[in-house]
Amino acid sequence: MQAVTLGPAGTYSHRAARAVADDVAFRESVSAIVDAVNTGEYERGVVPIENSIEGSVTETLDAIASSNISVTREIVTPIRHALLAQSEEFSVVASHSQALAQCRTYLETNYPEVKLEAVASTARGVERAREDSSIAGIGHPDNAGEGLSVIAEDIQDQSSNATRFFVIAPESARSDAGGKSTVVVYPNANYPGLLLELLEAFAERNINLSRIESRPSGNRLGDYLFHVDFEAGLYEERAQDALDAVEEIASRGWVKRLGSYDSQHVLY
Ligand SMILES: O=C(O)C(=O)Cc1ccccc1
Repeated sequence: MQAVTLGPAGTYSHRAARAVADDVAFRESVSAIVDAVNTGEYERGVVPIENSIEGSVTETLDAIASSNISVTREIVTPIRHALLAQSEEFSVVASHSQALAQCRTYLETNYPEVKLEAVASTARGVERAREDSSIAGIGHPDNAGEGLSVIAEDIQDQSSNATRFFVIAPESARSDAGGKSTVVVYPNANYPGLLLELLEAFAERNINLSRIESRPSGNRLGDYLFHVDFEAGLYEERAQDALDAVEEIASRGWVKRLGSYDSQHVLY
């Protein structure tokens, strides 16, 4: 199976994608990956969804909420960042915004003078460092070589750093099977207790929520949609009942059932 993920080759997303596909293609933004799966150009996509230090990848949440894709698996991988450069003499660090944020304290402490530059991915930053000796990249240490050395390893601000990826697929691949599910809820309403009602729909049926994230709807200030992950499969009656209740609460808006899936931990 072919999958599309964040490129160029050597990103953390690429490493996660190898767990689902032998053949991996690349795009340089999450929205472009979601588009390429939404249109059926690729059967699978792999996108970063949240990180244990930096939190949500909001570009991914927003792209998913405005598409019709399904989620077929989650992959969790540890992230260990290395600083990669031609030599210690660099004045710019170029990397993915999440990687720069995950190493913020390290960079401020050790390189207070360097300029940080956000680029499309960690591998794009590494490529810039390979072309230009005044630039360092942050990425997986396997990206060293061909003129690039590992200047420092394990530079993330917390030693425990993990990222969760979603494997996405066209709508036709949506599954009700699996131990976890994800839905996006847009209530298009605002009254006291709305969120409490949403949470009660799950609590009353003994369904554990593993995450709830609000994102602006984009329609008006103070109007939100909610990304909800819960520990039950959509094949289960309690999950169907909970979502019936949620549909009622969101009767002025919409509910997207992205699907049920299992979790896989990938070490590398
Ligand atoms: O840029 C990458 O390598 C990505 O796959 C995004 C990312 C960045 C930092 C940590 C995890 C994923």
